[in-house]
This record gives sequence, structure tokens and C-alpha cells, in this order.
Amino acid sequence: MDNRHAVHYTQAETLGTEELRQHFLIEKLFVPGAISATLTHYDRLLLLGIMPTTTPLAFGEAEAKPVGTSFFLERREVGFINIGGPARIVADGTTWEIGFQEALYLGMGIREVSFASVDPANPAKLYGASAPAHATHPTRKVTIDEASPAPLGAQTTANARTIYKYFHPGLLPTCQLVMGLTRLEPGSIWNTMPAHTHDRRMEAYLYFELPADAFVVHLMGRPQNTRHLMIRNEQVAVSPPWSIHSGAGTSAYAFIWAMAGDNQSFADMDHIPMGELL
Ligand SMILES: O=C(O)C(=O)C[C@H](O)C(=O)CO
Ligand SMILES: [Zn+2]
Repeated sequence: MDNRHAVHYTQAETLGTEELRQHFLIEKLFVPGAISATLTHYDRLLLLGIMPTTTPLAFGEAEAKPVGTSFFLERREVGFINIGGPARIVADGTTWEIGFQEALYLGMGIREVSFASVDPANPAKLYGASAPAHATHPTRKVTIDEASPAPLGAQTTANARTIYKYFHPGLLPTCQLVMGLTRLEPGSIWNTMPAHTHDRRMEAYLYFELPADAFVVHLMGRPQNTRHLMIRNEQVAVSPPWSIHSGAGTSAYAFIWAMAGDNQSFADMDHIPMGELL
């Protein structure tokens, strides 16, 4: 399992491009026929890329050992959003069919979890976020229509987008996990500008649906001392609690945001006036 240790902003501000990428970017999330996992030491949020091909994949010792339990979800919860072909997830004997842009929440205590692609020629791509849990909440599938679509931004500021909240307290209980998807309108390129921080929770952004030659310039860092990451399709920015998380793409794109930490209040943000960004 890949590990991302917590970096203080005074160290982050001394880093060059390559070191910034090593600490804050997950370059290869989806590996055909494999489960990839990255344990961040920001609120211990663990990020998963699961891409089954001809044979099913399952959680096992590789996921449980780094978190020190006998099975992965013994003291954790996990949420998945599928950005690939149809997936079949079996959780303690119950089968869930999860299509493109559908999601599944699995609560603490589920022992056996396996993942298959319904059509190996069109493999599922399950993006998962897992946080430490203290209670069991019911397993639930969430469709994009249930995810409270809400418009944000405007074409005049090149940030017209729709936000979908899949796992949040208004829809289902989770211990820590808050997760959703934001999709930009054609012609819009900016996300999360005006920018914000929320020292109470960390966040991670998976960017997807970027054409092969496109990228997002992801802005990170303290508002008064920003840095950037050049992010390609299906790569993840890990955003520490002290960091802004915002980006401008060379074309429209979508991204999945996931958070864990002290609260689940989506609106609890420290907004940064545009004139204060440096
Ligand atoms: O488009 C946006 O703006 C977002 O999706 C913002 C993220 O959801 C976020 O940063 C929540 O804290
Ligand atoms: Zn945020």
C-alpha cells in the first residue's frame, strides 16, 4: 500500500515540482486487474482504485494489514463511485449492481467484499474512499438522481457546474465520510473558485473525463503561498486541511471529492477573498 505522510505547510513551501507530486498526487489510480490503495495520514483517509477485468478482485490482507485489523472493514467504512463499466460488488453475500455514476456505501463490520466487471471488455472503475469508523451504518446504493444535483457557478466566470452529493448526512448516515461528484459544463474550466480551506477536514479530488492531451492546473497550498500540480485524467490530488483545492482545466472535466475529519458539514468552509490569493 502506498503511504502519504502528513506534510507541514512550511515544508511543502520548500518543495520542487517532483517532490510536490510525490507527496500530493496519486498518478496511477486504476491498474487493470488490480486494487490500488493509498493510505493518507490526513485524517487517515484511504483512497482506492479498483479495476476488475476477467477475474473478480477482493479485499484481503493487503488492505487489512496496513490498518492493523483482521479484515479491512473491521474498523472502517468505505464508499465507492463507479466511473467505468457496470460493476458487481458482493458484500457478505449480498450482490449490488453498480453502474456508471452510481455509488455504494459499505459500513463497518462487513467481512467479505469482492468486485467484478459485468463486461471485462468495458471494465468497472470503482473509486473508493475509506475512513476510520466507530459505528455500523447500513449499506446503501446511491444513484446520481438521489445525489441532490445542484447548479453552481456561471458561464460568465467559466465555472458553470453541477454538484452531486452522494454520501452526506442529508441522504444517509456515515461515520466520517462525505463524498460526491462535480461535473463542469462544456466551456467551463474552473472548479472551487473562489477558493476555500477547511482545517476541520481534509479532502481529495479525483479528476476524470479529461481528454488524453488535456490537464487540470490544480491549485494547492496556503492561500497566501500557493503551488500547483499539473493533473492528467484519472489522477488524484490529496489536499491537506491547510490547503486550498481548486483547479482550471484546458477543457471541461468532472471530479470526485471525498472528505473525512472532524465534521460532515459541507458548508463549513473558510472562503478566501479573490484578492487575497498569492
Ligand atoms: O465544484 C466545487 O466547488 C466543489 O465540488 C467543491 C468541493 O465539493 C469542495 O471543496 C467541498 O469542500
Ligand atoms: Zn473543500
